[in-house]
Amino acid sequence: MATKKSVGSLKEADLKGKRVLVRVDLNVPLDDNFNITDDTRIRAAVPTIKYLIGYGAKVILTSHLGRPKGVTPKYSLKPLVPRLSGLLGVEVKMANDCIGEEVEKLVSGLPDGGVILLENVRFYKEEEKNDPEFAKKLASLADLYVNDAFGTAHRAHASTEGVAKFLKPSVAGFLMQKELDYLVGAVANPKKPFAAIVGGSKVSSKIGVIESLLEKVDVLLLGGGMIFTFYKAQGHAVGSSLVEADKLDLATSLMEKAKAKGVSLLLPSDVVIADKFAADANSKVVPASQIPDGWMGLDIGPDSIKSFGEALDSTKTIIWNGPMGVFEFEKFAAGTEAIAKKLAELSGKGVTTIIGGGDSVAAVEKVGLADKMSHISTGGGASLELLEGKTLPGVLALDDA
Ligand SMILES: Nc1ncnc2c1ncn2[C@@H]1O[C@H](COP(=O)(O)OP(=O)(O)OP(=O)(O)O)[C@@H](O)[C@H]1O
Ligand SMILES: O=C(O)[C@H](O)COP(=O)(O)O
Repeated sequence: MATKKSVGSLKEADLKGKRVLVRVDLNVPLDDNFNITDDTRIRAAVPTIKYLIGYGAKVILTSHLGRPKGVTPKYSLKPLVPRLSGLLGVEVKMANDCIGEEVEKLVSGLPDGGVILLENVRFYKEEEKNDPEFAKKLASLADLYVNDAFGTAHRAHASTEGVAKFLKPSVAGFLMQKELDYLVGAVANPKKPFAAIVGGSKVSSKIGVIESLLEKVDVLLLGGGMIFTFYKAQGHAVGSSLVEADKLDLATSLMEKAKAKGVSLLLPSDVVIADKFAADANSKVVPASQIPDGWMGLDIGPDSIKSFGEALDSTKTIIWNGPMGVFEFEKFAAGTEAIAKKLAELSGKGVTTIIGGGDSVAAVEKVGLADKMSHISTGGGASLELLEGKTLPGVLALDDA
C-alpha cells in the first residue's frame, strides 16, 4: 500500500534535556460536564510520552480538540489534564495558549522529564490553513519534533505537517509507527489467505477502500448499508433500504472486478429488516433478495453470520472497516457483534486481525473485545485514507528512516 517510505523513529533521536514538540491526537469525546467518555486516544499516546520522560526530554504536547472556530472554551484541552497526569504518573502543566511569550516562559521553566500540554492548537485558524508563520512559532518552542497523532495524519495542518519543515529531526512516535506497521505493512505483505470485511453506511464513501483492497485480498465480505446498492444492481427488491441510485453501475463493476481478480466477494444471504429506522422498530429476518415494500434492511442475518464466519475460518489476515448493521440499535447489532466475536476468536488462533478505525472500533469496544484484536486503529479518516492507498501528509513530512 502506498506510503512514502519508512519514517525516522524516535529511538534514533538524542533526547536528554531536549525540548520535544509532540503532536498527539487527544481529540477525545467529552460529555456535557467535560468528562472524558472514551480515553483510548489518551492511553494510546502514553508510551511515546513516557519514553521521552524516561530519557529526560522536556515534553511539549500539542493537540486539537473538536473543530472550534477561534477560541472556544468548550473545546479547551484543560479537562484532559487530570487523566493525562494520572496515566503518565507525572503532573502535566497546562498552558493557556499554544504559542507566544507566556508559553515560551513555561517551556523554559520545564525540568528534564517535565510535561506541558499546550492549549487547543485549532484556536488559531492558521493551524488548519497550515500557515508557515504559525508553524514556525510553534516550532520555535522546541528542538525536535515527534508526530504521534496518527488520527490527524491525513490533515496537512501546521502542527501535523508545517512544523516538520522547521524542526530536525522530525520523527514518528510509537503509536504512529504501530499504525503504519499494521495498516500499511500488514496489508501490503499479508499472511495469506487475506480477507477484508467492509461495511458502513454508503458504498460511495468506501469505493476507494474496496478498489484498493480488491488488489490484495482473497476474500471480500460486504455488509452494512452499502449492500442494498449491490442487491439493487442485481435486480433484487430492496424495499426502503438505503440505496445510492447513482452507484448501481459502480456496484456492478466492483462485482465484475472481483470476479476478474479471482477475489471471492460475499454479500449477505439474509438480512434483518425493520418497518422503520428506529431502535424499537418491528423486525424480522428474510432472504436478502426478498425485502418487502416498506421494510428496510438494518443488519445481516443469522445465515450470513454463519457463512461469513466460515469464510473467515481459513484466513490468516483480516482487516475490518465499517459495521455490518445499525449497531447503535440493540436489535440490529447482532451482525456487527458476531463479526467482532469471530475476529477475537481467530486472533486467539494466531490470525492477524486489524480493525480499521471509526465505527467498527466503537463496535468492538462496545462488546469489550478491543484487547483481543491484533490492532485497533486510533484513526477514522486517517485509517480510511491509508487503506485507500493514499499517502498521509503528516507522515510524508517526517524524516526518512
Ligand atoms: N443497513 C444499514 N442502513 C443504514 N445505516 C447503516 C446500515 N448498516 C450500518 N449503518 C450505519 O453506518 C454507520 C457507519 O458508517 P460509516 O461509513 O461512517 O462507517 P465507518 O467506516 O465505521 O466510519 P468511519 O468513516 O468513521 O471510519 C453506522 O452509524 C451504522 O448505523
Ligand atoms: O477524530 C479524528 O478523526 C481526528 O482527530 C481528526 O479530526 P478532524 O476530522 O476534525 O480533522
